[in-house]
Order: sequence, then structure tokens, then C-alpha cells
Amino acid sequence: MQNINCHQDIITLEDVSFSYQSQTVHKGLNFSVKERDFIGLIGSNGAGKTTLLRMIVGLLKPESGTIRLFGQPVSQFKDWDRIGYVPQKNSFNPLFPATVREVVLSGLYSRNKLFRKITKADQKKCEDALHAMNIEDLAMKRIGELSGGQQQRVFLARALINNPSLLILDEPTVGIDSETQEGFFHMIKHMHQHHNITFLMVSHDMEMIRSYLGQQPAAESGKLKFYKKHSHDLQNCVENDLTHSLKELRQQMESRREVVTVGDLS
Ligand SMILES: Nc1ncnc2c1ncn2[C@@H]1O[C@H](COP(=O)(O)OP(=O)(O)OP(=O)(O)O)[C@@H](O)[C@H]1O
Repeated sequence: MQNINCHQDIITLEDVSFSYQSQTVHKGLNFSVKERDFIGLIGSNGAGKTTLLRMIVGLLKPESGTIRLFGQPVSQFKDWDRIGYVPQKNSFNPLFPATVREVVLSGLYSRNKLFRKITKADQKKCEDALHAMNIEDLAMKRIGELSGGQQQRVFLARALINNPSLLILDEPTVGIDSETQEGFFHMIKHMHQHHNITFLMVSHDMEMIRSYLGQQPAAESGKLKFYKKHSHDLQNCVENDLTHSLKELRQQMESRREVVTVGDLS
């Protein structure tokens, strides 16, 4: 049964243009992302994908046109807790002083609450996010000491800690080994199918994009292609708590791995 309430506009791009100095990157871009869409954004190197995501999260200002988040112009938008953003892989200076736990917890301090006190409930959310991404054992390590793939998981845990309504991921699996990559896609597909989460993901993984979002893009603009799948299936999740569900999923995946291991031995 179709739920008309799930067609709220989450991201609206209206005639958006952007240039760096003299280089025009976007010109007259129009697109909208609806609630429970999964959008895969594809484009060659330099096509402007990261620039577009940075405009959507308010880090860059369009030269002209309007971007709305949940119906509000980005410049007036305040509800940043509803958005999880994982930027393209960052490499950290090994001496960067924050621990993994601190980085994950920092996902709770939105732009207006930089110095908020950490409550017990915050600690619990942090533990859940660490557990969901299978990085509890790294919690006390300095972020700069981790491998690229481990750092990606930390940033995903940081993005998940608020149970966001919109997850924006910029090539989230770069530097992650193929087994973890597969687990990651399995996890985000589950999140899309069973929770009320909207996704915008930049990826070069055409196989994953096509297998989940279909062979043809829903829209194209310049060098960008927008692949799309819309989900109505929330029926399986009694629990609304995302981290609860991720924990369950992880357990399922772990037990499947055990079965494979046992099978290999026999
Ligand atoms: N800070 C900047 N100053 C000047 N030019 C920039 C800046 N950031 C990006 N560009 C240029 O803008 C264009 C778009 O860059 P962007 O990073 O958005 O592309 P992308 O599609 O994300 O590429 P990739 O797939 O390589 O990550 C590129 O030609 C890039 O060189």
C-alpha cells in the first residue's frame, strides 16, 4: 500500500549553479530527493559530485539557485541532527589528538551545541554506534592510528549516532576491503528497506548501484547521473531504533560467517 506521506521533499535543487573562480562546475541543476529514496550519484572524476554534496550540507554556497533541506532553504536550516554526512575519505595526521570514541561522540554536537555536556544517554548512543560498525575494540585508539577502512567505519558510526533521517555518503567504501564493502552495502540496503531513511550516496561502484538502483539513471545533468530506488517497505521493523536493528543485522552477518567457517572445515 502506498503511503502518500512518504513523498515529502528531503532535498530540492532548483536551478543551482556553482563555479570555482572561472571554472563552472554546475549550471542550472534541478533535482529532488523524496523521503525514502535511495539516490546513487555517479559521475566521472571532477564532475562535481563532492561539490554538490558540500553545497547540500551548507559548506559551500551556490552561486545562484536554491537548495532546500526538508523544505527549508539551507541557509535557514537548523535541524542538522537529522542529517548524517560522511565526507570523502580523509587521511588524518597520526598525531591528531582525538580518540575514536571522541570522534563518534562529536556527531552529537551539531553546529549550535558545540560544548554540550555528554550525558549517559549520549554514551549509550555512542556505544551502540561503535557496536553497529564493529569498532568497539578501537574506541580508545587515536583516529590517526587507524587504517583508511577503519577510519571510514568511525565516520559512519559518527554519522549514525543521531539516527538520521537523511544519510549523505561520499564514496563511503573507498579504502575498505571487499568483504567489509559487501557487509556495508548489505547494511545500508537494510537501513533503506526497513527504516525511514533517505540516502544520497556518491559511488564509483557501478555494480552495486545498478544491482540495487536499476540499469538506467532516473535523471542526468551535465556529467552527473542520478540513479534512484524508492522504498515503501517499513513493515518488518517493529523497532524504530536504528542502532538496535544494526546490532541485529550484525549478529545475523556474524552467524552467517560462522556457518561458512564451519562449512569450510567439514
Ligand atoms: N577548492 C577548490 N578550488 C578550485 N577548484 C576546485 C576545488 N574543489 C574542486 N575543484 C574543481 O572542481 C571540479 C569538481 O570537483 P569535485 O571534487 O566536486 O568533483 P568529483 O565529481 O567529486 O570528483 P572525484 O570523483 O574525483 O571525487 C574539479 O575540476 C576540481 O578540480
